[in-house]
Formats: sequence, structure tokens, C-alpha cells
Amino acid sequence: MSLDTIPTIDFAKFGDGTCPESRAIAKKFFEACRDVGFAYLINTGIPQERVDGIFQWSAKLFELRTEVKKKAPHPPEGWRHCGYSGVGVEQISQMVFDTEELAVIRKGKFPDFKESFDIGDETSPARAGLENIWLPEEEIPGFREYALDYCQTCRAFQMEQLLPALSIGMGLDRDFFNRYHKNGENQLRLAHYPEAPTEVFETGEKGRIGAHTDYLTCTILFQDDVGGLEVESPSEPGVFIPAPPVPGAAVFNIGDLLMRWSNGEYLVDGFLKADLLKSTLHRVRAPPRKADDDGMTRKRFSVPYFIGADTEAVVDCIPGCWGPDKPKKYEPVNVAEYVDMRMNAAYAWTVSKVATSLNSMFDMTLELPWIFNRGHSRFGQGSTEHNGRPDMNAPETLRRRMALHSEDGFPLPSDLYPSPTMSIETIPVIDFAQFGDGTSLESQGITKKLYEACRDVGFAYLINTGIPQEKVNGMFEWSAKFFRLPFEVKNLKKASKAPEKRCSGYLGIGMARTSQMVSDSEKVVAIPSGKFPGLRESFAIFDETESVRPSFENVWFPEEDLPGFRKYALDYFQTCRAFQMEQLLPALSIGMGLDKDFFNEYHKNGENTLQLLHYPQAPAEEFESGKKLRIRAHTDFGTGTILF
Ligand SMILES: O=C(O)CCC(=O)C(=O)O
Ligand SMILES: [Fe+2]
Repeated sequence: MSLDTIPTIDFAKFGDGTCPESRAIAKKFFEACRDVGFAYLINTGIPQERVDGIFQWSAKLFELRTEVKKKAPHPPEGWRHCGYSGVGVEQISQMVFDTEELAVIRKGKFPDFKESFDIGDETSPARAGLENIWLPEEEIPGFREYALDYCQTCRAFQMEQLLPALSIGMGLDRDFFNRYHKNGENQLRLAHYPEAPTEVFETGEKGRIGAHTDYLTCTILFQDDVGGLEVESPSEPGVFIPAPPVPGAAVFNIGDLLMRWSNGEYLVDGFLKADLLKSTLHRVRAPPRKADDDGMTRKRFSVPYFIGADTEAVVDCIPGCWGPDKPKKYEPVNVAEYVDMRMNAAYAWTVSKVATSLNSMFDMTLELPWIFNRGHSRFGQGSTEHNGRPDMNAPETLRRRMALHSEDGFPLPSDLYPSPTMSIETIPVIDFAQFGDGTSLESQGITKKLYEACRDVGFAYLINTGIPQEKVNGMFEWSAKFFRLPFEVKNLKKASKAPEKRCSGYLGIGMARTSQMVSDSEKVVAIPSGKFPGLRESFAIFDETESVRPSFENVWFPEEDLPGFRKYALDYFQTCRAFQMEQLLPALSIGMGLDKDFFNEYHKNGENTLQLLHYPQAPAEEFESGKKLRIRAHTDFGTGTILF
């Protein structure tokens, strides 16, 4: 079997999983899940008429006038998937992992050009109290009944054949997965991608669905005959292969929960890698052009059925997926908590930065001068993109960094950086020297200037912040010391990032899950294909102060490896926070015409993050040829970032 074809699994002879043929089917199915993460399923027992029927209902539903469809609006909460989402509305869904994607969407450049109607399985006790949102029956009589019935048909296949086949294929007892899916919250989605001039897809003005992974156990999807679904190649990350429509076949794929459950790895050379079951990136683009088309891309319908595990279940590494040579990578997790984490804080585990729900954060690197930049606020406008490619941002400074290194390869800031006032004309410099407590006459001018910088540029250099230079230098020294430690020490025990740790700890070079951080097709192609691994390592620390995170513990390595580091870092943290609360946020509040404490009120115990970043030395051509990046273009979460 070539890795680059999506295998076809024929369930015709599977029966209930006890007949002699079923073993071979189960094995082949497991291999597809392991090697590709995708498969075509045929002879599933889901009657073709039922599938045709749901497509007919879907066409009928989407043909309704928009005002009618809007009578069942999808609620704003991303986690509650039900009801109608209009074209370009379902943007901040589970599919958006990344700051960059959010930023792009906010700018309206690449909205998903689709509408969808989501239905949760109402029969599941797990959904009690979470009603679906239906259109009034008289608008589309019979739809509700058909859709729920269709769900049951899919669930029957899931429980009688699909999950048993996977269990058997993995050498587990037939009912292993069934036990975790007794009343899982399955979701049916009707998706409609409207007709559009092919040009809009080609120019990248619009997409159908950006690259993403599904987050539950697995998905069964039927598509019409238009095409456009693509799956990341198992052998060439970043290259997408078509998953064209196959009449009568369902498209099956593994989701993130199942990958994790199987001890799935996601941090290898910057690529998503699964040891066992693979949750594969996929996307929908316009299908290949035909010679005789009229410049229009046909509308497309698809019907994914997302299979979820029981919310109250605790999933621990699947037996057989770990052993003496292969320790468990994850703590057991409660499914509901996992889903929450994924929906609400999904952002946290994709990037070396910080999660949503942070009120603000600090960010520190080894090489850029003092910058304050405005990140995402939940309700904010798009923020400014910055890009750490050495040739693109603050070029003078960065070129100098490339040239100058302290003896052991670590640049020290004092050697490298000119005073911020020196060079960069486009990023305003804000001098806090006279700000005081924000009541003096001088402070008025300062606040106004800060506000204007935030509005017009989104970035500013801050000087005379009161954060002592020795403190900053000290932090850089500790950082250099830390990154000089041997990899085994840095990466010790749990000091590698796990989703549960919300990014505390060490992340080695190339360990960021880059494939999830990008949305638009070109970048997805460029980055995970190995052309642009982020050449950096980082260590992240959260504020441990009692009032901020009562039950939170950072991931620290043993004190004896770097005695004094922890104390210094936490202390530095407090110094930054003091500036934040005494000057920065008051200045921004006043500058925006609010009362001085406006932002402080929202940041009494915000979960700030300190991040030490190290971008190792590398031949300049690596960057010039575009083979490597330091940090790709992105925006920050949180309220804002202060960076040295
Ligand atoms: O429409 C398709 O073929 C894919 C849909 C999909 O991947 C999703 O909704 O998660
Ligand atoms: Fe998907």
C-alpha cells in the first residue's frame, strides 16, 4: 500500500467482528488509521438512500431564505455546536487554532466560504439540558425527524462495526472503544459551500475550509460528487493529497482525542507525528478546474458526522500504546475537560505562546529591544502582524545579532542593541520618565502618545519604564545559562510542554506544532513541509502568585541544575507586573479617555506569562533561502506583550 493513497476498507464481511474475515478487515482498518489517519469506508450498512436523503434535506435547508435560516442561529459560544451558521460566520470554531488564522479572518481576507447547520445527538443523556436549535417545524417539515434518524443510523454503524473494528485491529477486546462511547456526544453537520467564481479561490480571497484536524474521536463524512477535500500527505507533511468523492464510500478520519489517547506524539521536528493513530490535517479547496467549466466553482455539500467519547469518561493511554520503551506521554484526562480545554484553550497547546483567557501576558525574548505590542483581546480588532524573519523586522538590529555573538554563541543584549531611540522611525518611542502615577500634567501627553501608538501601529518602544536595566540583563544571563544546559536537562521529566501544563516549561527546537498554526493554504504547504521550522527554543513560566493561580504549578526542572533561576524569574515577573499595574495599564486607560484604573480592574490577577526565547545561531542562507524562520508572522493573545 502506497502511503499516499487513502486506503479503502470494505466492511461487507465484517459482520459483528467475530467471523474469520473480520480480523483482516480490522487489521487493515487499524493500519489505515495509523499510517494515514484517513480511509474510505465501503459497505458500511448505512443505506445509500439514507445518505441521498440527508443530502436532499440539506439542499432544501440551505435553499431557504437567509431570514428563515437565521431563525435557528448557532449560539455565539463556540463549544455549543447547534443551529445555523451563515457564510463566513462559522469562523471562530474549533477549527481556528491560531492567532494568525484569527487575524486573517478578522481582516476578512480568507473567510470560510460555507454555511452549515449543526445538530447534536439529542438522544444522548450527556446532552440533557443542551437542546438543539431547530428551525420552526413548519419551515421545513420532516427535517428534524429525518436528521435525528440519520444520526441513529450512523451511530449504529459506529457501535456495531466501526469501533469494534478499531478495537480488534489494535489487539484490544471488541468492546474496548464501545465502553467509552456509550452515550458520547455525536454531532451531525450539514455543510454547504456555495458556488463562486473560481477566481476567488485561486487568488486566495476565499477558502472553503482551512486546514484543521477534527478534535473528537473520529469522523464519518459523506460528500457529494464535486470534490475539493484534501488530506495532508503522510509521507510529505505540508503536501495535500485529494480525497476525491468515491460513490457509496464514506470518508473516515481520526480526531485529536483519539490520537492523544493512543499516546500520539505531536512534536517531532515541528511536524505533527502520531505514533499510533493519526489525526490528520485536512482542508477543502475548490476542486481542480475543468477545461469546460465556466469560471465558476460548483456548490458543494458534505455531511460530516463527528463521533465523540462519553464526556464523563476518563481516557488513559490505550493498552498496547505504551510500555517500558514508550512511556505514557499524557496524564489521563476526563473527556469533558479535554473538550473544554480544546475549545476554550486550544490555542495554548499549539504555540509556544500563551492561551486565551489570559488577561494579559508578558513575553520576553533574547533579542528584540523593548517593545510593547497590543495582542488580541477577545473582542478586539485585528492586531498588527509582526514577523521574526531576520530580514523583515527591525533589520539593523537583527543583522547585528546575526553577526555578533558572545563567546559561547549566546548574544548578550548589551552588546547587541542600540538604544531604542536610535533607529526605528516607524515604531513610536514612549518615554515613561515623567509619567509618575499618571496625575501630572506631563503624563497627559505620554498617555495620548501611547494610545496613538497602540491605535496606529500596535507596537511601541517603551523607555524609562522603571524596570531596572540590571534586572533585565540578569534575566538574559539566566536565560543564556538555561539554554546552555544539555538538552536532557532542559527537557527533563515533565519540563516538556504538555497540553495540561498550558505551555509551562521547555519547548525544544522545532517542537512547536507548526502545522496547526497556519490557515491559509500556501503557508500550510510551506511550513510543515519542513521548509520553515521555527528555529528556536523556549521556556515558559506562568505567574505562580497565590492570588493569580491558586492551584497552578509551573513546570520547573530540579533546582540543583540551575540554583537561583526560579527565584530570579519569579521576581522578574513581579517587576514587570508592577510596571504593568502602576504605569502601563493606567497610561493606556487615560490615553483612551477612560478612568485611570479602567484596565487595572480587569488585570487584578491576570495570568501573565514570562517566556524566555532562544534563537540559535544558523547560517544566514538558511533564512535567506526561506528554509528556516525564527518566528513566523503572528499576533499575540492576551492583552499586550512587553518584550526585551
Ligand atoms: O466538507 C468537507 O469535506 C470537510 C468538512 C470538515 O472537515 C469539517 O467540517 O470538519
Ligand atoms: Fe474536519
